[in-house]
Amino acid sequence: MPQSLGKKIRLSRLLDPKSGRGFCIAFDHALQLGPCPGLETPEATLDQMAEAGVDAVILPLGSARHYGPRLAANRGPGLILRLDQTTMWREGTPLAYPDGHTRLVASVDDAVAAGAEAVITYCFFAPNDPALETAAIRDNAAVNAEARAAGMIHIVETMGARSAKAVDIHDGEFVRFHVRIGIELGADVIKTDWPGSVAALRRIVGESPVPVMLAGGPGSGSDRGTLELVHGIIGAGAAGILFGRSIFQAREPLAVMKACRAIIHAGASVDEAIDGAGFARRPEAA
Ligand SMILES: O=C[C@H](O)COP(=O)(O)O
Repeated sequence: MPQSLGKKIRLSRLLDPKSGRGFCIAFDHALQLGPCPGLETPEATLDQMAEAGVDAVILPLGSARHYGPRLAANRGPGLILRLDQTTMWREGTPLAYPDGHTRLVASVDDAVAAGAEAVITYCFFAPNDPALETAAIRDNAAVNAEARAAGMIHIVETMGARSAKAVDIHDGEFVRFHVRIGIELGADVIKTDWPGSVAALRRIVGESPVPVMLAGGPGSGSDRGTLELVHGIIGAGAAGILFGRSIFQAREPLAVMKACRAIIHAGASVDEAIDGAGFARRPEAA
Protein backbone atom coordinates (compact mmCIF):
# COMPACT_ATOMS: atom_id res chain seq x y z
CA MET A 1 0.00 0.00 0.00
CA PRO A 2 1.68 3.28 -1.05
CA GLN A 3 2.21 5.82 1.71
CA SER A 4 -0.17 8.80 1.57
CA LEU A 5 1.22 12.27 0.89
CA GLY A 6 0.31 13.34 4.43
CA LYS A 7 2.29 10.47 5.93
CA LYS A 8 5.22 11.13 3.62
CA ILE A 9 5.45 14.81 4.52
CA ARG A 10 4.97 14.16 8.24
CA LEU A 11 7.57 11.39 8.30
CA SER A 12 10.10 13.67 6.58
CA ARG A 13 9.79 16.02 9.57
CA LEU A 14 10.53 13.24 12.06
CA LEU A 15 13.31 11.47 10.17
CA ASP A 16 15.81 13.07 7.83
CA PRO A 17 14.74 11.76 4.42
CA LYS A 18 18.39 11.39 3.31
CA SER A 19 19.75 9.47 6.28
CA GLY A 20 16.47 8.06 7.59
CA ARG A 21 17.52 9.14 11.09
CA GLY A 22 15.70 11.08 13.73
CA PHE A 23 16.38 12.44 17.21
CA CYS A 24 13.22 12.66 19.28
CA ILE A 25 12.57 13.13 22.99
CA ALA A 26 9.79 11.59 25.08
CA PHE A 27 8.40 14.31 27.35
CA ASP A 28 5.05 12.74 28.16
CA HIS A 29 5.94 11.29 31.54
CA ALA A 30 3.60 13.50 33.61
CA LEU A 31 0.67 11.64 32.08
CA GLN A 32 2.02 8.39 33.54
CA LEU A 33 4.07 9.44 36.56
CA GLY A 34 2.63 12.78 37.66
CA PRO A 35 5.12 15.56 38.46
CA CYS A 36 8.28 13.52 37.91
CA PRO A 37 11.75 15.09 38.22
CA GLY A 38 12.86 17.02 35.15
CA LEU A 39 9.38 18.31 34.32
CA GLU A 40 9.53 21.35 36.58
CA THR A 41 10.13 23.92 33.82
CA PRO A 42 8.68 22.39 30.64
CA GLU A 43 8.87 25.54 28.52
CA ALA A 44 12.57 26.03 29.28
CA THR A 45 13.24 22.36 28.44
CA LEU A 46 11.30 22.69 25.17
CA ASP A 47 13.43 25.76 24.36
CA GLN A 48 16.55 23.66 24.96
CA MET A 49 15.23 20.98 22.62
CA ALA A 50 14.78 23.62 19.91
CA GLU A 51 18.28 24.97 20.53
CA ALA A 52 19.78 21.49 20.29
CA GLY A 53 17.90 20.65 17.07
CA VAL A 54 15.67 17.89 18.43
CA ASP A 55 13.46 16.70 15.58
CA ALA A 56 10.28 15.97 17.53
CA VAL A 57 8.96 15.68 21.07
CA ILE A 58 6.25 13.44 22.53
CA LEU A 59 3.74 15.44 24.55
CA PRO A 60 0.40 14.50 26.10
CA LEU A 61 -2.62 16.61 25.18
CA GLY A 62 -2.46 18.85 28.27
CA SER A 63 1.20 19.70 27.77
CA ALA A 64 0.61 20.25 24.07
CA ARG A 65 -2.14 22.76 24.90
CA HIS A 66 -0.20 24.59 27.59
CA TYR A 67 3.38 24.44 26.36
CA GLY A 68 2.93 23.68 22.65
CA PRO A 69 3.10 27.38 21.72
CA ARG A 70 6.88 27.13 22.44
CA LEU A 71 7.11 24.68 19.52
CA ALA A 72 5.54 27.29 17.26
CA ALA A 73 7.64 30.16 18.61
CA ASN A 74 10.84 28.16 18.13
CA ARG A 75 9.74 26.52 14.85
CA GLY A 76 10.41 23.15 16.43
CA PRO A 77 10.68 20.46 17.56
CA GLY A 78 7.77 18.76 15.79
CA LEU A 79 4.93 17.36 17.88
CA ILE A 80 4.19 13.69 18.52
CA LEU A 81 0.92 13.45 20.45
CA ARG A 82 0.68 10.72 23.10
CA LEU A 83 -2.80 9.24 22.77
CA ASP A 84 -2.84 6.81 25.70
CA GLN A 85 -2.31 6.78 29.44
CA THR A 86 -1.03 3.94 31.55
CA THR A 87 -0.62 3.37 35.25
CA MET A 88 1.80 0.57 34.53
CA TRP A 89 4.86 2.53 35.62
CA ARG A 90 4.51 2.66 39.34
CA GLU A 91 8.00 3.60 40.48
CA GLY A 92 7.57 6.46 42.93
CA THR A 93 3.89 7.07 42.18
CA PRO A 94 0.86 6.50 44.40
CA LEU A 95 -0.91 4.55 41.65
CA ALA A 96 -1.11 0.83 42.28
CA TYR A 97 -3.05 -0.82 39.48
CA PRO A 98 -1.98 -4.11 37.97
CA ASP A 99 0.47 -3.58 35.13
CA GLY A 100 -0.35 -3.31 31.48
CA HIS A 101 -3.45 -1.10 31.64
CA THR A 102 -3.73 1.54 28.95
CA ARG A 103 -6.62 3.69 27.86
CA LEU A 104 -7.00 6.17 25.02
CA VAL A 105 -7.23 9.75 26.27
CA ALA A 106 -6.78 11.69 23.03
CA SER A 107 -7.51 11.08 19.36
CA VAL A 108 -6.04 11.36 15.90
CA ASP A 109 -8.42 14.31 15.38
CA ASP A 110 -6.76 16.04 18.36
CA ALA A 111 -3.39 15.45 16.73
CA VAL A 112 -4.55 16.90 13.40
CA ALA A 113 -5.97 19.94 15.20
CA ALA A 114 -2.69 20.41 17.10
CA GLY A 115 -0.56 20.29 13.94
CA ALA A 116 1.17 17.09 15.07
CA GLU A 117 3.51 15.10 12.86
CA ALA A 118 2.61 11.82 14.55
CA VAL A 119 0.61 10.03 17.22
CA ILE A 120 2.07 7.42 19.54
CA THR A 121 0.42 4.58 21.47
CA TYR A 122 1.80 1.90 23.74
CA CYS A 123 1.26 -1.77 22.92
CA PHE A 124 2.27 -3.83 25.96
CA PHE A 125 2.86 -7.55 25.58
CA ALA A 126 2.70 -10.38 28.13
CA PRO A 127 0.81 -8.75 31.00
CA ASN A 128 -0.60 -11.09 33.66
CA ASP A 129 -4.11 -10.62 32.32
CA PRO A 130 -4.40 -11.46 28.59
CA ALA A 131 -7.49 -9.20 28.37
CA LEU A 132 -5.15 -6.22 28.75
CA GLU A 133 -3.11 -7.33 25.74
CA THR A 134 -6.31 -7.82 23.75
CA ALA A 135 -7.51 -4.31 24.59
CA ALA A 136 -4.13 -2.80 23.72
CA ILE A 137 -4.08 -4.50 20.33
CA ARG A 138 -7.68 -3.45 19.62
CA ASP A 139 -6.93 0.18 20.53
CA ASN A 140 -3.81 0.17 18.37
CA ALA A 141 -5.71 -1.21 15.39
CA ALA A 142 -8.42 1.44 15.81
CA VAL A 143 -5.90 4.29 16.10
CA ASN A 144 -4.02 2.94 13.10
CA ALA A 145 -7.18 3.02 10.97
CA GLU A 146 -7.85 6.65 11.98
CA ALA A 147 -4.23 7.57 11.28
CA ARG A 148 -4.39 5.98 7.83
CA ALA A 149 -7.47 8.01 6.97
CA ALA A 150 -5.89 11.25 8.23
CA GLY A 151 -2.43 10.78 6.68
CA MET A 152 -1.04 10.83 10.23
CA ILE A 153 2.10 8.91 11.25
CA HIS A 154 1.33 6.24 13.87
CA ILE A 155 4.25 5.25 16.10
CA VAL A 156 3.51 2.00 17.91
CA GLU A 157 5.49 1.63 21.13
CA THR A 158 5.74 -2.14 21.49
CA MET A 159 7.05 -3.19 24.89
CA GLY A 160 7.00 -6.00 27.36
CA ALA A 161 4.68 -5.28 30.30
CA ARG A 162 6.76 -4.32 33.32
CA SER A 163 6.82 -6.27 36.57
CA ALA A 164 4.33 -8.81 35.25
CA LYS A 165 5.14 -12.33 34.11
CA ALA A 166 8.70 -13.47 34.46
CA VAL A 167 9.64 -12.00 31.09
CA ASP A 168 12.94 -10.25 30.49
CA ILE A 169 11.78 -7.10 28.71
CA HIS A 170 15.25 -6.75 27.11
CA ASP A 171 15.34 -10.30 25.75
CA GLY A 172 16.24 -9.98 22.04
CA GLU A 173 13.81 -12.66 20.83
CA PHE A 174 10.95 -11.22 22.89
CA VAL A 175 11.56 -7.71 21.53
CA ARG A 176 11.82 -9.12 18.00
CA PHE A 177 8.47 -10.90 18.56
CA HIS A 178 6.49 -7.84 19.61
CA VAL A 179 8.17 -5.49 17.13
CA ARG A 180 6.95 -7.75 14.32
CA ILE A 181 3.40 -7.66 15.71
CA GLY A 182 3.58 -3.86 15.84
CA ILE A 183 4.62 -3.81 12.19
CA GLU A 184 1.69 -6.03 11.26
CA LEU A 185 -0.67 -3.72 13.17
CA GLY A 186 0.30 -1.08 10.62
CA ALA A 187 2.92 0.94 12.53
CA ASP A 188 4.65 3.59 10.42
CA VAL A 189 7.45 3.71 12.99
CA ILE A 190 8.23 1.34 15.85
CA LYS A 191 9.45 2.52 19.23
CA THR A 192 10.66 -0.30 21.40
CA ASP A 193 12.89 -1.48 24.23
CA TRP A 194 16.61 -2.05 23.92
CA PRO A 195 16.83 -5.74 22.91
CA GLY A 196 19.90 -6.54 24.98
CA SER A 197 22.68 -6.22 22.42
CA VAL A 198 23.74 -4.43 19.25
CA ALA A 199 23.57 -7.77 17.39
CA ALA A 200 19.96 -8.37 18.46
CA LEU A 201 19.00 -4.83 17.46
CA ARG A 202 20.75 -5.15 14.10
CA ARG A 203 18.71 -8.28 13.35
CA ILE A 204 15.42 -6.59 14.32
CA VAL A 205 16.23 -3.50 12.25
CA GLY A 206 17.33 -5.64 9.29
CA GLU A 207 14.00 -7.47 9.30
CA SER A 208 11.83 -4.38 9.68
CA PRO A 209 10.20 -2.63 6.71
CA VAL A 210 9.61 0.45 8.89
CA PRO A 211 12.02 2.62 10.92
CA VAL A 212 12.82 1.30 14.40
CA MET A 213 13.53 3.78 17.20
CA LEU A 214 14.54 3.04 20.76
CA ALA A 215 13.19 4.02 24.18
CA GLY A 216 15.73 5.01 26.80
CA GLY A 217 14.42 3.85 30.17
CA PRO A 218 15.40 5.49 33.45
CA GLY A 219 19.04 5.77 32.37
CA SER A 220 22.26 4.54 33.91
CA GLY A 221 22.91 7.78 35.77
CA SER A 222 25.89 8.44 33.51
CA ASP A 223 25.61 10.88 30.61
CA ARG A 224 28.48 9.12 28.89
CA GLY A 225 26.58 5.83 29.29
CA THR A 226 23.55 7.42 27.59
CA LEU A 227 25.71 8.60 24.67
CA GLU A 228 27.38 5.21 24.33
CA LEU A 229 23.95 3.60 24.15
CA VAL A 230 22.85 6.08 21.46
CA HIS A 231 26.04 5.37 19.52
CA GLY A 232 25.37 1.60 19.72
CA ILE A 233 21.77 2.09 18.57
CA ILE A 234 22.84 4.11 15.53
CA GLY A 235 25.65 1.64 14.82
CA ALA A 236 23.07 -1.16 14.71
CA GLY A 237 21.25 0.69 11.91
CA ALA A 238 18.25 1.89 13.94
CA ALA A 239 16.52 5.09 12.84
CA GLY A 240 17.23 6.88 16.09
CA ILE A 241 15.95 7.43 19.58
CA LEU A 242 12.88 8.56 21.46
CA PHE A 243 14.62 8.83 24.85
CA GLY A 244 13.07 10.61 27.81
CA ARG A 245 14.40 10.53 31.36
CA SER A 246 18.02 9.77 30.51
CA ILE A 247 18.07 13.08 28.64
CA PHE A 248 15.78 15.51 30.45
CA GLN A 249 16.90 14.25 33.88
CA ALA A 250 20.59 14.45 32.92
CA ARG A 251 22.92 16.74 34.89
CA GLU A 252 23.37 18.84 31.74
CA PRO A 253 20.35 18.16 29.52
CA LEU A 254 21.20 20.73 26.82
CA ALA A 255 24.71 19.35 26.34
CA VAL A 256 23.40 15.77 26.28
CA MET A 257 20.86 16.79 23.63
CA LYS A 258 23.55 18.44 21.50
CA ALA A 259 25.78 15.38 21.81
CA CYS A 260 22.92 13.03 20.86
CA ARG A 261 22.20 15.15 17.81
CA ALA A 262 25.86 14.97 16.75
CA ILE A 263 25.88 11.17 17.03
CA ILE A 264 22.57 10.70 15.24
CA HIS A 265 22.79 13.32 12.52
CA ALA A 266 26.52 13.99 12.07
CA GLY A 267 27.92 10.50 12.62
CA ALA A 268 30.07 11.69 15.55
CA SER A 269 31.87 9.29 17.87
CA VAL A 270 31.00 9.53 21.58
CA ASP A 271 34.16 11.56 22.28
CA GLU A 272 33.63 13.87 19.31
CA ALA A 273 30.04 14.43 20.41
CA ILE A 274 31.12 15.23 23.98
CA ASP A 275 33.87 17.57 22.77
CA GLY A 276 31.43 19.59 20.68
CA ALA A 277 28.50 19.74 23.08
CA GLY A 278 29.75 22.33 25.57
CA PHE A 279 29.59 20.24 28.77
CA ALA A 280 30.56 22.24 31.86
CA ARG A 281 31.87 18.99 33.35
CA ARG A 282 33.07 16.33 30.93
CA PRO A 283 30.95 13.19 31.46
CA GLU A 284 32.89 10.09 32.38
CA ALA A 285 31.83 6.46 32.28
CA ALA A 286 29.72 5.32 35.26
O1 LIG B 1 6.95 7.76 26.27
C1 LIG B 1 7.61 7.46 27.25
C2 LIG B 1 8.77 6.64 27.06
O2 LIG B 1 8.45 5.36 26.66
C3 LIG B 1 9.62 6.63 28.26
O3 LIG B 1 10.78 7.24 27.95
P1 LIG B 1 12.08 6.89 28.79
O4 LIG B 1 11.94 5.48 29.26
O5 LIG B 1 13.21 7.07 27.84
O6 LIG B 1 12.10 7.87 29.93
